[in-house]
Amino acid sequence: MLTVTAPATSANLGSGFDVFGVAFDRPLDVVRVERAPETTIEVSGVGSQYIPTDPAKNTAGVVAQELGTPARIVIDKGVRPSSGLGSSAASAAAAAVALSELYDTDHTREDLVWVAAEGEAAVSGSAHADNVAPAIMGGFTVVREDGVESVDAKVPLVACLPETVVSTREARGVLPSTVDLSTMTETVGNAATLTIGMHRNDPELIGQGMAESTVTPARAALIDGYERAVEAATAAGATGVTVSGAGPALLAVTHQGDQRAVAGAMVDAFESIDIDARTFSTMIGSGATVH
Ligand SMILES: Nc1ncnc2c1ncn2[C@@H]1O[C@H](COP(=O)(O)OP(=O)(O)OP(=O)(O)O)[C@@H](O)[C@H]1O
Ligand SMILES: N[C@@H](CCO)C(=O)O
Repeated sequence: MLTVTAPATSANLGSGFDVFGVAFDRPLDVVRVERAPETTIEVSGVGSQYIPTDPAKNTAGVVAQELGTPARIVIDKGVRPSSGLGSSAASAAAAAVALSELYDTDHTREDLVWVAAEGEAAVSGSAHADNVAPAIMGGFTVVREDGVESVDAKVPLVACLPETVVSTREARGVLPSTVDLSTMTETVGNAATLTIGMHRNDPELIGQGMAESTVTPARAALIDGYERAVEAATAAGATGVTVSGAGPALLAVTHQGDQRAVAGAMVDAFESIDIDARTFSTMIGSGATVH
């Protein structure tokens, strides 16, 4: 079978709601495909009991339908679902690259971003591409309605995943529908600062540019221990901390050498209120890889 891996990703980075994303080095989903008369899905791995095998409800199955490439699809989940680490996107991204390769379609990686986004739409109710873009293209990505830009940034990150579940659908439901002009100005300034930081591989600018005051507080309220974990990570040297995607994971940016201290501080903060948490220390990584 043809094997493709796609990484966990973190969307939004605070100021880039539905626009910014970064690829991690790990964890990864492993997707194997072979041609078949009709699409079937098998799922194992982390949280697989919560993942539908009906192709119409699984992001990888929706991708097969969109591409017109029926296949036996075998998914080994490394990215926990409903985590804020792009679990549904990792499967969609790996499936898109695998099926395009299997059927030798002439899609570019950018084309496949929009195909994989249809998989996301099927499970979250909106076709945002900010997780599938880095999962396919790697690096730091910027998604607009008519294109995707990517920068091969190298910056240390720590993701902290508390043992709670927040679905993207639920986390989109708590968002305000409008922002005022001064908030918009502040957000644009922060997003631009973050983008310059990615070009310079500068954790200070990226951390400052992650600040955001509309989406982040609304989602933070769904995550017990959020403020405590942010304070602890900042005291341990994080240059910025925000909600990863729709949560409940948190994303911290650090200087080289500070990841271990920041990871430990966040785990301790959650454990102090009896919530288990695990961390992933990673650099911004590559996109989907054919093996
Ligand atoms: N292949 C798949 N992998 C993971 N989840 C899937 C898959 N196909 C369908 N789903 C469904 O998608 C939902 C998880 O997606 P959701 O967007 O809530 O989480 P996430 O992808 O981890 O988070 P985020 O997008 O915030 O980073 C679950 O209801 C799950 O059953
Ligand atoms: N941009 C999306 C990412 C989660 O899938 C959101 O924040 O809802």
